[in-house]
Amino acid sequence: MAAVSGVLPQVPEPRAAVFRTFSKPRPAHARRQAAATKRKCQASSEAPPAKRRSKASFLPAKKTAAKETRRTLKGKAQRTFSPKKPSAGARDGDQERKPGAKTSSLFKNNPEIPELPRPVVKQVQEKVFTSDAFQALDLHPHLISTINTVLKMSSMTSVQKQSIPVLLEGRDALVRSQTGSGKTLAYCIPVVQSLQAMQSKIQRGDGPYALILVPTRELALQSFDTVQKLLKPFTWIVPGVLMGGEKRKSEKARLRKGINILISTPGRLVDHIKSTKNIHFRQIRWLILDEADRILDLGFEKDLTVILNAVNAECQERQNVLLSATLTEGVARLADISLHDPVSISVLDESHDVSSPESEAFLEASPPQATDELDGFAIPAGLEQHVVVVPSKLRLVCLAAFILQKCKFERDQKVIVFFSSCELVEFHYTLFLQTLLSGSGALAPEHLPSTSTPLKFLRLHSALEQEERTAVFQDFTHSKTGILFCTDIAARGLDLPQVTWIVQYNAPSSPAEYIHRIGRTARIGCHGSSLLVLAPSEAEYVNSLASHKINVSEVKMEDILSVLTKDDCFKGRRGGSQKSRAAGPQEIRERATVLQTLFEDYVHSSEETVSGAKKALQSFIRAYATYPRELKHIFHIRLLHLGHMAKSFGLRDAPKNLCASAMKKKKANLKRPDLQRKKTQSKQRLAEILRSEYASGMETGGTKVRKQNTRAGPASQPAAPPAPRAQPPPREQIKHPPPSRPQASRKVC
Ligand SMILES: Nc1ncnc2c1ncn2[C@@H]1O[C@H](COP(=O)(O)OP(=O)(O)OP(=O)(O)O)[C@@H](O)[C@H]1O
Repeated sequence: MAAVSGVLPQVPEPRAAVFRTFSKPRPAHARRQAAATKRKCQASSEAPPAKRRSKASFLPAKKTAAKETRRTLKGKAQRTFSPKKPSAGARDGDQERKPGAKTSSLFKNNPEIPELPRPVVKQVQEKVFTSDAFQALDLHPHLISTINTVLKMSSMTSVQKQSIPVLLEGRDALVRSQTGSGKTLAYCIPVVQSLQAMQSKIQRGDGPYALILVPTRELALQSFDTVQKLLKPFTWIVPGVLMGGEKRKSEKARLRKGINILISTPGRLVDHIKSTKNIHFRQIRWLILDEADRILDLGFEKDLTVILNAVNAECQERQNVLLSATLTEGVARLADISLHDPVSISVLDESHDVSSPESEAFLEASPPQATDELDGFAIPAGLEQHVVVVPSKLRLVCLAAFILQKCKFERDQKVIVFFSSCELVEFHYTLFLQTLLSGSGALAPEHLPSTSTPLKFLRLHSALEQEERTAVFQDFTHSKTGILFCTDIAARGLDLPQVTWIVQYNAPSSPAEYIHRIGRTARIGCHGSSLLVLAPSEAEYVNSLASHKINVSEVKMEDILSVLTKDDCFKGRRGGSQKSRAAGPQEIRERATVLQTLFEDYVHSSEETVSGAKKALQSFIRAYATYPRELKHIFHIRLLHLGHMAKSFGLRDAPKNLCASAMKKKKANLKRPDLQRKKTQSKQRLAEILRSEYASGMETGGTKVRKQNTRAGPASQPAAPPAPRAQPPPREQIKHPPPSRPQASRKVC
């Protein structure tokens, strides 16, 4: 199980003080800038002569492009890292140039956009709803009426139909079903039903009976909200959430009063275990790990070890439930060693039994028994996935054009854009706010896009104050429209209603993360779309996705950029508009250049903004260096063209020494065996804890383990864990089902 944490290298989200990096330009400055931009709008076109205007001219001439591709993609790619020889007035220290500087060509010297592979992919899909009502379950009538009237739900989803009876029987379970299929209620309903039915009525002061661990604070709040609603008729059971951000003192006070269903992020719970005297786990009946694979991925192993130690020390008999939309090898192994005679619930299994021919048409032929990541993950049926290949220089304008198209020229669009770090979120958020948003003060209103629908930008990442995080989460949840820039903290579990588009501006580092990110749309049978932005050198990623049964269809960058012709704010020097003449590739190029100029002018408007852009670029490079080994042939920093990347941060030149410092840092880490050792040790500790959870006190079983499992270490050292990636000991050696639990045969595991 510990191996999972190695699969997804973490992009650190340092709490850099990036938020103050961009200050609003003063009005006088803004006026000067506006005037400069006006000049540029009239004079910055890099249009080739009219004769050369053709569709093909939209992209660079093939010869140049091929040369460039060779230079950046082949062996000598390393050279692309060295910053460009500074031209006069364009040295590193000279980055802050006056607005009005000419924007270098966006459309020349780009690598050729390769033909995208078109692998034949048969996606895995699940049936979301069943026709069975909650009344069919043996639940307290008040619980059923709460589900019907408060939650306004009548029929069960497939995962609920399969999981609730199993959990009510008292079994451990590993639950996998697609994103947005109702897993939260699949565990919350049995927890509430079982606790309200306890013979000796639960007292608040008893402390936690159920412990629900989730990876992020927003998810903790969301799950708490669901539990709270379900508990309406059972007022004597008290739910509570611990999630950091709140004052520890007030959390302590709430713990002291008593919380019966405790929802927490691992880190905060560990905090309390270590520092709060009043926390105990004597009554624990349920341990739920929602987004179980993520809890391990995020480097929570250490925290989980502390939590399991604390819980095991006070209580051995409980139900354990692991849930995730992505059953990775790691989670399956965790299930193997931590669950007690578990039932493996996969909605896909049931889908195979569905007799309706139309639903069968969607189904994957092979059963989902294998548990490694090469298996396909289910994708919601209403989700359309797209990919666009964009040369690095054009990334920024392409993202802006996409956002304008969706949120300005279409109605009721809610878009989430994923980035790989806090700095990237903060940089793009501030940049777009200052340049695209009316009244931001960055430009005089006459030079801003005439918004037909007001743009609303929000951002969410781990370096924000909790108050702001919660406010943003609530705001986006209740908004009908808006653009949320975020890191992967929003990728898991969040149920944000009516999200129409997911944009992955930086490709995710694993297919599982891809699935969770796109899973923020098309939830519970709804429709939604996603767009993955790739560089030409990353086109191969489409095949990588296909090997996990993920199918993406291509959209052309030109089609995205063409929206700029709808907005006269981006008119080029000849001032054409869609009214006066048809928008051709040339006009699109001109307008894209005007937009890029707007960005560059803002970035170069002060030292502070230049430095913010450089930091963001550096953060991008750092994140890029952390793709896992199996994706390194696609995402390798050697394949990046620094000068072109700089452009996508509004920088006119490649800053010096950026890559060198990023590489140095990486090398330094590689040279530190103590870091590697620490990582291995924490993985081993977790394996040990999970095993001892069931091995301790089981004389016969325990002896059997020691005899049969030589890998587990000599009999005199029962606690010694195998190496993290080693196979877990055979289940019967570590399992000791309590007599009260039914011994029905396992479904799949
Ligand atoms: N039986 C049901 N009928 C109608 N809506 C439901 C039902 N069960 C859950 N939902 C709704 O479906 C949405 C998704 O549920 P939930 O967040 O539990 O999905 P999930 O499977 O946990 O997703 P993820 O894998 O992304 O965490 C929520 O808005 C929830 O209220």
